[in-house]
Parts: sequence; C-alpha cells; structure tokens
Amino acid sequence: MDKPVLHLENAAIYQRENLVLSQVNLTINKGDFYYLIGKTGSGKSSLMKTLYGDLKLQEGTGSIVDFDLKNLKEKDIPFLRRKIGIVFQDFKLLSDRTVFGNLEFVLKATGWKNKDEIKAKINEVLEKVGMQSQHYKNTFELSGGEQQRIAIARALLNDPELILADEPTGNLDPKTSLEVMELLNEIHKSGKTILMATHDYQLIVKFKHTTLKVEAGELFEVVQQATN
Ligand SMILES: Nc1ncnc2c1ncn2[C@@H]1O[C@H](COP(=O)(O)OP(=O)(O)OP(=O)(O)O)[C@@H](O)[C@H]1O
Repeated sequence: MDKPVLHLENAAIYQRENLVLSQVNLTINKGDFYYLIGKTGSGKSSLMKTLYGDLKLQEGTGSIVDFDLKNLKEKDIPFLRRKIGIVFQDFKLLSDRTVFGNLEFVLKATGWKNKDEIKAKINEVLEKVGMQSQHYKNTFELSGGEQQRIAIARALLNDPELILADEPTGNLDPKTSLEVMELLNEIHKSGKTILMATHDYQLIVKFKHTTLKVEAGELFEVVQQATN
C-alpha cells in the first residue's frame, strides 16, 4: 500500500499557547473521503490550518503529502500548498479579476509560463466544475455556488494529492450546497483524496463517508449507526 497522504500521531493542535486538540491520531490514505464535524469553536479550522502550515505543529508528529509538519519551514509552505488544494467557506477569490484571471494568477505564481499550457489547464479545471462558459466573468458577477465552483477549480489546478475543504458549503443555501457536494463527490470518485470540515448534517446523511468528530479537545471517528 502507498504511504498515507496524511498521518498524525499524538499530535497537539494549538492556537498560540492555547491547546485546542490533544492526542490527535489520524491516517488518511489515497482515495479516502473524510468528514470532520464538531461544534463551533471545537477546533476543526485549527486542525485544517495546522495541516496547511498556517499553524505550527508543536507536539507529536505529522506528515502530509510527504512534508514533515513538525519540521516544516516557512520556505516549505508554498511548496506544500502546491500539493494540496484548499477550499474555504468564503471562497477567497480575487475580486479585481475575472474567473480566468484568478486561475491564471495561481498558475503563474506556481511557475507556469507557457500561455497555451496555462489556457489548456484552466479550460480543463473549469470543465471539471462545469464553468467553462463563464471564464470571462468577473468573480463578483457570480452567485455563491458559482464562486465556490471556481474556488474548487482553483484547488484542482496543481493536481493536488489532497483537498482540504473547510466548510465549503457554509455560505451556500441548501440546494446549492447539495450541488457543490455532488461536485466534490465526483472529484472524489475521479480518485482525489478529500478531508472536509462541515456543519451540514443534510450532506453527511445524503453522502455517506467516514466521519471524524472533534469534541472536548479530542478527535475520534464516529461509528455509523445501523439503520433499520
Ligand atoms: N486566531 C486565533 N487566535 C487565538 N485563538 C483562536 C484563533 N482562532 C481560533 N481560536 C480559538 O481556537 C479554538 C478552536 O477554534 P476553531 O476556529 O478551530 O474552531 P472550529 O471548530 O473551526 O469552529 P467553527 O465551526 O466556528 O469554524 C476556539 O476556542 C477559538 O476561540
């Protein structure tokens, strides 16, 4: 079996000096889809932030897409983020440029130079999220669901080994949430590995995946109840 995409052992998650989660043990393998649930303030975002290098891993060990989180240097972070795709609740698109411009910006920042290759890659990811026809629009002209599709397209640009989605449907209405979740499921079925923090029980019930819960400073797997 391949090396896990993500492996944490006895990890502690801190916000500055405050311990948020302790004794976190987690292994995610290629092709897995995990939900991460828990009440507001329980530590979902803090865990995600530790995984993409926004917070330091101070205790325990952790590896993600072959990066050692414990010894992660500031200069390693852009390289780590090229191997993971991150999707946020508030999309975080650049409002001063078009859909194409947003995606081009990321590719250029990660070393892509050839115009034709850039165009082909952008078309490829826009097609995956069903947004090819909207490439010329400014991002402020898009609905929330469309903006999240573009954010997902952006996360796919560098063929990430892992997608971290932090409440990707948190700003969307229930119908649009379902559509975005269907898209994430398709992406998963195409072979991608996904860890998704969510509050949305509608999605957890409809799309069954292994669920992790953070509660009282700990992370554990939720055992699915058998339904009669
Ligand atoms: N920038 C910060 N500085 C200090 N403490 C923080 C910071 N961000 C979050 N915290 C604290 O860390 C704890 C965990 O917060 P976190 O944002 O990880 O929770 P969450 O489960 O993602 O919540 P939500 O569902 O509301 O997004 C909370 O007690 C919170 O107050």
